[in-house]
Amino acid sequence: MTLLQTHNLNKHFGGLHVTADVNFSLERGKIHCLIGPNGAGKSTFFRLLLGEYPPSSGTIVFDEKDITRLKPFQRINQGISVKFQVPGIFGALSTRQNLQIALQHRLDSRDLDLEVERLLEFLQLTEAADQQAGNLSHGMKQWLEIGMAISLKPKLLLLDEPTAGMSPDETFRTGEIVKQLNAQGMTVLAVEHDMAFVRQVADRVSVLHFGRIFAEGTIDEIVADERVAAIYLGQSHE
Ligand SMILES: Nc1ncnc2c1ncn2[C@@H]1O[C@H](COP(=O)(O)OP(=O)(O)OP(=O)(O)O)[C@@H](O)[C@H]1O
Repeated sequence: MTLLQTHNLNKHFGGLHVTADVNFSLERGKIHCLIGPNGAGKSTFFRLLLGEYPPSSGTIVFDEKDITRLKPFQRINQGISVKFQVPGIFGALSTRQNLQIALQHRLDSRDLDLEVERLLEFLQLTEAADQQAGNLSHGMKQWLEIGMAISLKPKLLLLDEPTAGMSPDETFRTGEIVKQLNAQGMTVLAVEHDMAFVRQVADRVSVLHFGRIFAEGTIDEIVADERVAAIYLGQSHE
């Protein structure tokens, strides 16, 4: 069943056609990765989904509702959450306090304490619970940010290059976190350049090129597609 669908979605910036007739479909319960060369329009597509940009034309349907005209906070209320590349954590507060702030919108004190401890363990951050978040390693900051993004129990988690700047070990650990969230029922859409991560997690992959969906399939189908290889020529991705 489809959770998110765009119909002929377009975004122009002056004469520049950055999102071009995108008909994208995301199945409920799946992990879907969006890849494409630099400047392909991946970030713009994300911003359209989040309501940060109004589309020039076309519609976005989420969970059977037309959300095209909803504001970002209204989309969050519908069950969409996002983790951006630049962490939005509070660096002066501890890891635990960051999670408390994120969770206090949904839970009251006893449930909140239990959920904070559960999340710390899930993210393997228990030992860093009382450390200042600003002093955490790059990977730990990203995992804390994922913890904050899932605090509202979204139906759809959007991840913008979740492994950027990570070591291979951190990347693998991030993939495991994403797979565990998915096993708990969360649908995930990730923009990602790291093909090891894409191979580790993705049920389905879409390739954007010049704002259009250029190819779609499993990771094996995408890697075997000579047209996809051609648009990446000169860039090392696997
Ligand atoms: N607000 C804007 N105004 C004008 N042009 C924009 C704007 N945002 C993006 N663009 C242009 O749209 C194109 C696609 O940009 P976008 O950031 O969506 O690509 P991307 O696939 O996310 O790239 P990257 O992988 O490098 O992050 C680029 O040519 C960019 O310069």
